[in-house]
Amino acid sequence: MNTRTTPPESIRTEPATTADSAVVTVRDITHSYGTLTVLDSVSLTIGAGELVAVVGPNGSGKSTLLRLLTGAQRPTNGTVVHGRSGDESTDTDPTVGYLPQRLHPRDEFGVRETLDYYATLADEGLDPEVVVELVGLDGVPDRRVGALSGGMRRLLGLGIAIVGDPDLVVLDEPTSGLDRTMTRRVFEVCRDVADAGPAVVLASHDLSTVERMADRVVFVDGGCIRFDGPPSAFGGEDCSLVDAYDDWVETGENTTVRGGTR
Ligand SMILES: Nc1ncnc2c1ncn2[C@@H]1O[C@H](COP(=O)(O)OP(=O)(O)OP(=O)(O)O)[C@@H](O)[C@H]1O
Repeated sequence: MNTRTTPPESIRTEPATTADSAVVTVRDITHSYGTLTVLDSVSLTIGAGELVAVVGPNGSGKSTLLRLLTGAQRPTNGTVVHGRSGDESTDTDPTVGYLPQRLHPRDEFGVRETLDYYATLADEGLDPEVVVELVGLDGVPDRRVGALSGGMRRLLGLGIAIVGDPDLVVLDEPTSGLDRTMTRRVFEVCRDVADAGPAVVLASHDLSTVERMADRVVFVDGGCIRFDGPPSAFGGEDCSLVDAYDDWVETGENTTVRGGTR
């Protein structure tokens, strides 16, 4: 966790997510690795149909937060509840699609074959043929995974995360290693997925694309959520997300926005 000499400033706009639309609710979680506290009293609710970008410096805890959202990793303290009411008693088996930063599908399988395999793991999933096209790998459906470029592997990872038609899609830096066209493509796919109902949460360092495509930005720094709201509110009217972010990370405070709830 970063150490700061000034108290952390945080800004939250009114959450659009209601308990009824909640897909996942994070309540006051703290997470430590040994003596290192990475997240400290973090709360968050994510609703159906939202495209949420988690941003923050390297090592700020984005991947940790994402793993906690999937339910695969348990927080040291606090709760993560899946389901529409955010009620622990209704925390049924969530359907979550997850793309970790490093994914290792079998090299000897083909692209389409890999998606076929992951589709069989879900009760009801999307047609792998459609997913191949959706992620832009329809030109290479039979290419062996071992022969894919780094960018193509990320697209396949995106396909694996969505082929089970989950309620919550969690993607850890899905655009790293992709060129601008493919980056846009990935965000467009995420937009389409979210518009169809599921919540999509992704970590990204591509702030300009986040600004254009995301409904909501969650800025994690110093163990806390420092900002949670629409991208347009991050820098205010006259400042881009990129500039406001750089300023905030450098100075430890948001000097461009003076609204919201602190
Ligand atoms: N399994 C682990 N055991 C010990 N420390 C860990 C573990 N996973 C993460 N950390 C530490 O927790 C901190 C946050 O890591 P995390 O990967 O969540 O950050 P991040 O914001 O996703 O970083 P990046 O942008 O570089 O991917 C780092 O200091 C990291 O070294």
